[in-house]
Amino acid sequence: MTAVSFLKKELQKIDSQVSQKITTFTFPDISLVDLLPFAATEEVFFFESKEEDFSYLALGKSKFFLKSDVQEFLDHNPEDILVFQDSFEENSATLCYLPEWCLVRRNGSVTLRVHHSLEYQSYSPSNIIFNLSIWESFLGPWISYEERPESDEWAKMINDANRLFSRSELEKIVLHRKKIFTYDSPIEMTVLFREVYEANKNSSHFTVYNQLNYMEAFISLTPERLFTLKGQNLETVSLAGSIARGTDEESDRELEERLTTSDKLIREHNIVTKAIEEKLRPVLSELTISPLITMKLPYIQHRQAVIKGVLKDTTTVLELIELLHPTPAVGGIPHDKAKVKILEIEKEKRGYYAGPVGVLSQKFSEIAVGIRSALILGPNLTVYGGAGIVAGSEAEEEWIETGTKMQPFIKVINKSTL
Ligand SMILES: C=C(O[C@@H]1C=C(C(=O)O)C=C[C@H]1O)C(=O)O
Repeated sequence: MTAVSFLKKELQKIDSQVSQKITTFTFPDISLVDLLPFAATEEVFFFESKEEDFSYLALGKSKFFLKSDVQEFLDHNPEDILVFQDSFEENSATLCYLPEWCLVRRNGSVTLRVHHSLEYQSYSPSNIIFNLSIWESFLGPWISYEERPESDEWAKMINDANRLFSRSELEKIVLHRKKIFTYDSPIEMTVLFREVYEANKNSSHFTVYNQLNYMEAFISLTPERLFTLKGQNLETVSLAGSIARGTDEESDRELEERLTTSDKLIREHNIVTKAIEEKLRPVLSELTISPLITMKLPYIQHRQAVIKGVLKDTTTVLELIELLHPTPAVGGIPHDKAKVKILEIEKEKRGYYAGPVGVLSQKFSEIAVGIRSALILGPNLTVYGGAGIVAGSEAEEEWIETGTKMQPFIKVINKSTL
């Protein structure tokens, strides 16, 4: 039996019981991502953490939160999990809400929690989860494609950055570029997402699908976490410095050797570790930093260190997001100057690319960094790739690296039909 038909049968049994304000049901194990194409609400948020064996599917919105009201809600509602997403530019598109229908998969069992709101009041669980008017899913080949910036403009951007380094205005800046694909009709968003998900099962530590409305969705298959907070135990990573994977074991090991010994890559990574350590030291006790770990993804390898500690209880989870984001893994150093220069050089706001995204609750919060990401807007699909630039970075090398970082999406797009 598929997850969908199983859940449908179970939900039909309990439909009549859904009358209280909050209702909780537990089911045996099912894959939440299999339910996505059947979601009948306009807003859909999916978050999966391989670090924690945790997946979360939120349908509809029950209540919106201002940042200032989040902590009080979490303090008083230990069972609820809020959706959180912010743009790279803080506070310009903060999204924080309690979903109406919330499925959580943890340790092999799935729990559904329902908070009724006016919008979906008359829906029964089997109606909200199963949109039965599903048609044959199809995405044709794209009809046009644009590089933004083109490679010569990218070279100028890297030049601009190098000028800032030589004047000692900046030590590091992360710059990104985009590929924009246009289709002849609006993209079937959950179909595209599931293809990308299936094709990249081993490529991400966190997977995000945020359908903001019927025309717009953000997808991220990110290896980078801003933090995981379990009780007061905090874990984060310093992730920076990248190199390709080899075509065989020997070449892969040679590349890893370069990743661990290159002065430029060591510098790029150390800047991030030091900045995170400086930010966290005042709010953590028992801070530890692991030795260097190579993070090997199927398409790229990175330098990584794991940073742990115990958060003092004077800091709230939202203060932690504000404190850490953006780390110089996606921003730069000095922090404030880099933020200004990023917008000056990139010319457009980043929006959700490289912004914090995840879930918040009293006992467990996990926020990822929205890189290795794409945005669907009607018939347009924008894929993002960024790279840390330091003195000595070369435009062509960084062009190739940013292209490699888009691979998880490009390999699916180039299959032409879904
Ligand atoms: C900015 C991105 O990735 C970040 C930059 C890296 C680098 O410069 O080596 C490595 C990992 C990420 O922290 C991206 O993928 O868009």
